[in-house]
Amino acid sequence: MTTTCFTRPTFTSRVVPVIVLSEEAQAVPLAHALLEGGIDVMEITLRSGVALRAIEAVARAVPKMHLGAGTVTRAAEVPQVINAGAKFALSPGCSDALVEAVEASKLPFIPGVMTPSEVMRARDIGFRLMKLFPAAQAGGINMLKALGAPLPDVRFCPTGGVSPENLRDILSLPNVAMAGGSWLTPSDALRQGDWKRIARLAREATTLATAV
Ligand SMILES: O=C(O)C(=O)C[C@H](O)[C@H](O)COP(=O)(O)O
Repeated sequence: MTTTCFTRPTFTSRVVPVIVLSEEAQAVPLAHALLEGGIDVMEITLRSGVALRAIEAVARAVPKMHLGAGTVTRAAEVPQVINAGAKFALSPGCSDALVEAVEASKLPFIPGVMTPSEVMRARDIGFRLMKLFPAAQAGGINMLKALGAPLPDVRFCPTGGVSPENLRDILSLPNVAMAGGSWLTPSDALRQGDWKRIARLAREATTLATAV
């Protein structure tokens, strides 16, 4: 078992907003809006140039937020997100170099998987919580059920195609720990600074998730 095995996240939300920010200034008000809606976790993806500065800003100003760095695909990004203040990292996939980097730094890590062989490889390394990505394209709920039969000791954070329409059904599956998605942080709401809308989306998702 490696130190990177992330089995029991410390956050309470079972919904993980996957966030692409275009401006660093969006980060802190967004964190407050999500908390207002009952969501205490953020996946700030490295898909924009402001991501590291946004992680730094939230780490400094909103210590209550469980801050994850998303779209971590290269080993060199691991020390960068740690220095910025991320408490864990997620990836759409899993490479030897990334595993080495997270093990060396002891950063809790949720690797991305899409096939049974990838799940088995990640489990051999010691991971028990994995991101099923892209979840809808992998087969969605049917894929999660199918993986659960032969690999019942692995839990997933499906991401890609999760929405308020399928959230309850997904979170009801015994092998789903939480689910990620971008619907909570629409780019127009971020651009307009419409934090009320984001808090409302977060509240709706929290209500759905806690009713499971
Ligand atoms: O960048 C990553 O690491 C990802 O997780 C990719 C996307 O952000 C998700 O695929 C979101 O998918 P949607 O919720 O369907 O928009």
